[in-house]
Amino acid sequence: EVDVFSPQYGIGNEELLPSRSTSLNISNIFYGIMFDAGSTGTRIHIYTFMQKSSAEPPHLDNEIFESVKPGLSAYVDQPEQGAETVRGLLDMAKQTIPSTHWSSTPVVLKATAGLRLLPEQKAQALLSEVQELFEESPFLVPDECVSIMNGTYEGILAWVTINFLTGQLYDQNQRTVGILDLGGASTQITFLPQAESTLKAASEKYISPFEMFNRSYKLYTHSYLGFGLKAARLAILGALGGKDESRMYRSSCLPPSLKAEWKFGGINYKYGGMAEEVTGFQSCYAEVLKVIREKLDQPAEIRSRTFYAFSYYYDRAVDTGMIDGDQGGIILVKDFEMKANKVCEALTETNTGSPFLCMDLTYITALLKEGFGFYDHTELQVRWRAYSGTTVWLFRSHYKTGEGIPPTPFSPLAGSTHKSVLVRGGPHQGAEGIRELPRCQATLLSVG
Ligand SMILES: Nc1ccn([C@@H]2O[C@H](COP(=O)(O)OP(=O)(O)O)[C@@H](O)[C@H]2O)c(=O)n1
Ligand SMILES: [Ca+2]
Repeated sequence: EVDVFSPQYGIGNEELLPSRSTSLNISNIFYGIMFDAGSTGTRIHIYTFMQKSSAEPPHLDNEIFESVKPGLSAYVDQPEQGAETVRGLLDMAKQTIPSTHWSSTPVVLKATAGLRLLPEQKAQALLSEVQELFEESPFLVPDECVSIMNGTYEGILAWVTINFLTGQLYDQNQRTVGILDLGGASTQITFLPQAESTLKAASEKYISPFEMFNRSYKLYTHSYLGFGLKAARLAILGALGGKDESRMYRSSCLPPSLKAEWKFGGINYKYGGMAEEVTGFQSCYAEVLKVIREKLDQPAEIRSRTFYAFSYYYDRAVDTGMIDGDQGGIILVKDFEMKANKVCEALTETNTGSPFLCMDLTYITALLKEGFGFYDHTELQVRWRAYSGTTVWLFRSHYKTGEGIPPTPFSPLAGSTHKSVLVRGGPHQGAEGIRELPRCQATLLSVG
């Protein structure tokens, strides 16, 4: 597997993040620590914000990123050990942030689908350990800031981020784009419906009304738990939820001679291929369809809208040379199918070193076509190395007005190519960032 987190996501990537200015009063600098506890890894983002004058909103000055694998959910029965992985990352924050600022630096951890899939008690045990660790640390731990983020919120945040990055949020003629995020354990589709019929046809659960920067939005966002790439592998193998570690799970999407083990969510799975005659794209696609068919919503409008696809869509497209890792590119749904076909048909001859590649590409193809209902010729923008480091900060009232920050609701990084944004809303502003935020005071959320 390609480790997407290194080295390009290394510490203090100066080029990506030109550090600005030096001769500033230290009181104009503040920090924030955010953990993204994903199903495949835990990541820390350490932010430095700078406010040049009280007349200006703060700017993001620097970001430090690091990650560890596996994710917290791998420590389902060893919550202390899980928290230890977080400690390692938190120590990095201590080395980076001056001790004078520790007690005013909020630390937040938001978990996604890996923890959503665990029995509630086990997920809570992991979060409690992390909460304890944070409380023992010198940093500020706002209430309810160590928690599982729900899938709806995850989808909204990704949408806000991408549309900020593509300039749509502050464009007069707003033409927002939809997003497709394929994580390890869940997948999200989010877009802003233009057709009234889309809103009418959709179940209310998937329509999220909110206000942001004095505009009202009604997003369609649907998160599918268990439909992330890694969870889908288990579903395809018929092993999802299976606890029998001695059983051998087989699939026509795997090399016939393969016999291997794979650990996910703390469980060890044995898996392997089938006879050569039944290996290949046709039979693999049929297998994959069983886990997808009639399981997903198909809003008709998506076929005429632009979507940005990232995370594993991006990773697999780069792995197979469909797009350039730096530039990204446009991929047609049928390109994924052609690539899947090619990789799966070669399963019996070559050992690609990546036994799941055929299954992954076939799953992506089926998810797009049969799951969401995209056309073969639908174009997807697969631009970013996911959008690591792209973070939306939603400040509630932590940095209160009256403490030198003016009521400017929105502060993109003027003149910077950096892909982050600080969104703040003071308590006196009726409509801060996004309504119905979890009651975590300085809500700082990465949507990666
Ligand atoms: N900062 C981040 C975080 C995750 N990712 C991508 O997210 C995918 C893994 O998803 P995940 O571990 O967050 O799983 P979920 O909990 O979102 O289902 C991989 O494709 C990573 O490359 C990223 O590109 N940048
Ligand atoms: Ca994720």
